[in-house]
Amino acid sequence: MKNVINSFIATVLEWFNEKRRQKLRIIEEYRVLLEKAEYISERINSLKINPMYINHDIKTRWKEETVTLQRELLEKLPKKYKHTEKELLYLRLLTFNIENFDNICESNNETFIANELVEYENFFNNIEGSSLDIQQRTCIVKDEINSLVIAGAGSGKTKTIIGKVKYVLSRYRISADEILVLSFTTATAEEMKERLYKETNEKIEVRTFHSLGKDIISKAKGKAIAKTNIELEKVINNVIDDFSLEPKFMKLVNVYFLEYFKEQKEDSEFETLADYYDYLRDKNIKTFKNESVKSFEEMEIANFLYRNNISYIYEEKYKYPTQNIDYGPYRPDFYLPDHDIYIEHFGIDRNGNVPKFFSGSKGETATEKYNKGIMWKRETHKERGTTMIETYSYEKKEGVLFVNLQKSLENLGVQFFPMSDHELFEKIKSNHICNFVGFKNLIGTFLNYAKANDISFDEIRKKNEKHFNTFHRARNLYFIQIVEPIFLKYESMLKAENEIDFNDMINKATKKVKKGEYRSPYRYIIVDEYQDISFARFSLINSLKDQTNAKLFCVGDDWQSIYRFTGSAIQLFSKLEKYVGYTEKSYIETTYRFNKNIIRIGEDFITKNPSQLPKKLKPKDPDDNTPACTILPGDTKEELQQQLISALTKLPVGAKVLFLGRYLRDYQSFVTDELKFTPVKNKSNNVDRYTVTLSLRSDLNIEFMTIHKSKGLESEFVFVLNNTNLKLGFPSQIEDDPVMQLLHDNEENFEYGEERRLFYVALTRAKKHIYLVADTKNKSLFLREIEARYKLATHKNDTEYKYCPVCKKGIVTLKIGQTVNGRKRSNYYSCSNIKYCKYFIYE
Ligand SMILES: Nc1ncnc2c1ncn2[C@@H]1O[C@H](COP(=O)(O)OP(=O)(O)OP(=O)(O)O)[C@@H](O)[C@H]1O
Repeated sequence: MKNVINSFIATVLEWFNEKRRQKLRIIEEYRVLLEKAEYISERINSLKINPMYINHDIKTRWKEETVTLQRELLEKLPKKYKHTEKELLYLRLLTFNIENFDNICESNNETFIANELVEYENFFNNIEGSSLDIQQRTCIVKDEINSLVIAGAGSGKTKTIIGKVKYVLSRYRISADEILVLSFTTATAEEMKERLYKETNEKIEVRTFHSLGKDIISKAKGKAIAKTNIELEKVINNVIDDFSLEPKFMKLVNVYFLEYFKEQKEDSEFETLADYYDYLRDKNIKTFKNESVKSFEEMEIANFLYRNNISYIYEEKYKYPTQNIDYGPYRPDFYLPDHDIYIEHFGIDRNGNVPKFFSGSKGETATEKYNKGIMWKRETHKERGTTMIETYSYEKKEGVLFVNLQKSLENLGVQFFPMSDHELFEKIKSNHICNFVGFKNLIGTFLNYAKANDISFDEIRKKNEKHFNTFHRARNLYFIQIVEPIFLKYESMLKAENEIDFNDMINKATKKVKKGEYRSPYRYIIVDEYQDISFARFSLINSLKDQTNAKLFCVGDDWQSIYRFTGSAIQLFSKLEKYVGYTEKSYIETTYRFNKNIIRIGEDFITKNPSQLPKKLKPKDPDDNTPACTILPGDTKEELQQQLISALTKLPVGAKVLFLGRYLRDYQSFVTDELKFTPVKNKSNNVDRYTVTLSLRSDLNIEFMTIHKSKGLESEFVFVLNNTNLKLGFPSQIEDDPVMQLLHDNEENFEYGEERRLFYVALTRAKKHIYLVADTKNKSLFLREIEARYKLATHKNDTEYKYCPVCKKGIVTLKIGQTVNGRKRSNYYSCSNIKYCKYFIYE
């Protein structure tokens, strides 16, 4: 019994002891949390004395730690716990810090920046012999994980990068081989490397993306890799020749050219008949026999007859006269002379309706008018005993146009002798109307772009399946089926030779980094000309960045992004944080190149496109008010040459001059006995610029190149030679083939956006003055815009260039009133579109 009692007492005591131990443990754990609260609060407090840059990662981590701690403190608060005064203070501080976290970090960073600017004042006073401005300094000292410096033209991007490298080397004791600087061309990389060495005495790793990629692959493989000499263009030619006897390939090419060669819009995409005619004129629809026809459907009918060896005459005059005061001679669409048959193609749907943009007249709707025409044609043929076969637009839409036409013709005894696929294929290749060379170029551009952006054929096909337009979906599919085997062949050739091309250098390197086959040494990755970044290049940077949590510092000017056609994706600039997380944006906006008048012209011009990021460029010297721009007008080639020469002769002694072309051929019409252009070959033995000599002024230092080539350069005087409204004018009116939309991630929806940026690059190469050479007979859209905005005198009476307020298409021109019976009539303005538009107003 006694034992039982003892054992009971022991158990109870043990229970009480355990309870006490538990309570002590809870108190102990809580005190640990309180100590943590003290540490965390002190960490924040200490920033007041010793501020550091709290980057986004630190900020997020600290905030999470603090919030979690507060939650744990609440959960683990022991019953009846009596806090000391000190503990209560830290608890209050914890709450305060959570509530004010963002503000605390922000003001800490502001203090940090201000301190750094003071401490490193002398340092920044001498970067390459001159002093950095406040915006340049500020963006350098922000030690964020991801930084984007949005820069203006001539704002010293290179100098800022040099300042950044020098600063991190000195401030954070980073060693030179932990910094990577990326530049877009070998020339700019070499220049940057030299300037960095001069400034820091360190051999900084400055590379182009390709050379970096090649190096990564070589290091990962443990041996040097070879860049291929196999040229994609040659492979395309060879493969097409090899496949020339493959029935499947020939058929694909034939159908592509016969039915999908030119992109066609749906009727519903046109507002007015004028838009439709503009479009047809622009597309310049021609048949295999080089006849200009009035619609795509007519073209297809003509080509159908042609490939079936049925001879036809397009719009031959009807053999009986039908002309009267209201109507001219009747010309049916097609006449088959061997069979005395006419074919009329009617643009109506199953209900007899015409497209909505057709216009009616004299109280009739367009459909009524059109159907009346059909009735007249039917009656005319009936009365004269001639045979007319009718075809309709709806048959084309229903896919039965040619089946029906063939049936109708065969019923009338017409025999078909179709060309073989091979014969047709050979005709397509040799017929200049088909522009087979252009087609092969398109294949090259497409494959190169796809590879440069690491886009697989699976992705391309998937994107095409989602295309809303049936015609384009089918057209794209034919194109994909033609180019994929060419691509596979090219890739297998590279594999067989164990070689890589330029695109592989980047794509394969990214894979090596991602797989961990290459270890990155870099803690800072600095990218120059970041506005030209493509997805493939970006993936390479990002994979390197992920390996070592490297800091990214990108400098660029979205107003100067001009490489979209090779795959640069501006969203990687404008929406960088979507891809890398929080990004600290800074601006450098003082331009050291030109004055406020050039700033104004450039800014007004570029910001017309609302998707360009806003920034406010400032001149170094606010009082410099020298005029920015002169237009050199001429009606003829000779006048333009004289204008150019006369402007050159007025330039100061030894002036540095840049002639810029939209295309390399733009200089050709300016070659005279006095003005000579001498080609200069680059390292790859191609001519990409010309030195220019003016016999009267041999002191002038003149060069000609394309604007693309002039990127990053500057000159005292800039002459833009091509300001003409032509297909190969400026803006260039050559449109991308719609198949390229399968590769572009997002379409730019501002017309001529890329051309506008190119023009901006041209304007901003000038340090002192811009000259725009203007063919007054055919002025470009950009020229007219600048001329109108700044009221720049162009030529004779041509200064007040104004679109017609009525039709919005023609130009209002001043007409001199005639003198009739000795009395002069008043001058008046009328619209140049006088055939359609009746706008008229007295002067
Ligand atoms: N803080 C500065 N003080 C004085 N001159 C400067 C400063 N920063 C840059 N510069 C000078 O301004 C000129 C333009 O700089 P730079 O060519 O690097 O501009 P950029 O930003 O690359 O221009 P762009 O993008 O138009 O090619 C250079 O001559 C450069 O030395």
